Amino acid sequence: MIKVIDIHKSFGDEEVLKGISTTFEKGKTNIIIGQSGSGKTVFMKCLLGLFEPDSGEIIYEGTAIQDMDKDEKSELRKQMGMLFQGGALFDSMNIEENVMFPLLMFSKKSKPEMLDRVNEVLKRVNLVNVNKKLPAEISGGMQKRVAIARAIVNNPKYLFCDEPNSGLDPRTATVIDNLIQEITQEYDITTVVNTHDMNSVMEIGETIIFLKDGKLMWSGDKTKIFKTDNEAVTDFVYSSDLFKKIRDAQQNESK
Ligand SMILES: Nc1ncnc2c1ncn2[C@@H]1O[C@H](COP(=O)(O)OP(=O)(O)OP(=O)(O)O)[C@@H](O)[C@H]1O
Repeated sequence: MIKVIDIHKSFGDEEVLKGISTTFEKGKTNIIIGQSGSGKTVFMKCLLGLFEPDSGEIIYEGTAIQDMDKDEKSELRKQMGMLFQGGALFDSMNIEENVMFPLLMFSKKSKPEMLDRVNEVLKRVNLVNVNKKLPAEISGGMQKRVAIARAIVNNPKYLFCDEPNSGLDPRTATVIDNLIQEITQEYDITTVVNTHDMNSVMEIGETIIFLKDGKLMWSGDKTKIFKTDNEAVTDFVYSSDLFKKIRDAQQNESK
């Protein structure tokens, strides 16, 4: 579990995070939504310890990051899996080397043990016989699965995904969403996903927070998001033409 208490973060005169408090639960896919520029990425970077908030606390299993010493912080870093926009695989490394990279960095396993683990996670994300291929030789959806395999290879307690579906077609995006959710439940990970994709929200939105202009304006789940009368949330949800058409059709039916 990650608890966040009243986080503020400014860059120069611009206050980007204006007092965010929330809890991200274990075994759940916790989603952060909001328009472009609402502060989602900055917030995630604060969670990852890449940005230091100006004030407030981020508490991992009872210990605030700012109270951790260097060793505790590096231990925490090892427990974090990250899935960045675009997958961010190393182009010149083959799939096996990409997935093995965190093990080489952070584990004390022998080479055969590492290889076993790499094959285990590749199998988990339904990728076989791709070990020796380069990222450019497989599809975008497969690259995303490799990135997921790499993010979980070290058995993380926390998984952070920034726009995991960017650049994917809707069907492949759904496969990736479901994979993230299944892995979260199976390994009992605390997962945090940044997205502005409403399809993802519909698919995996167990707990959702909505950010606007650096403030947390609403929290709930995928069933509540379509029933809320919070104007900022409905503006966001129905900015998608498809969802607007569904709502209009439902309203016409009930007349
Ligand atoms: N390193 C930085 N230095 C200065 N300003 C920054 C920095 N990083 C982000 N910002 C500013 O913080 C604000 C929020 O940006 P952020 O990237 O968190 O938005 P976002 O909600 O993730 O948007 P998107 O969905 O487009 O990725 C923006 O105004 C941005 O210019």
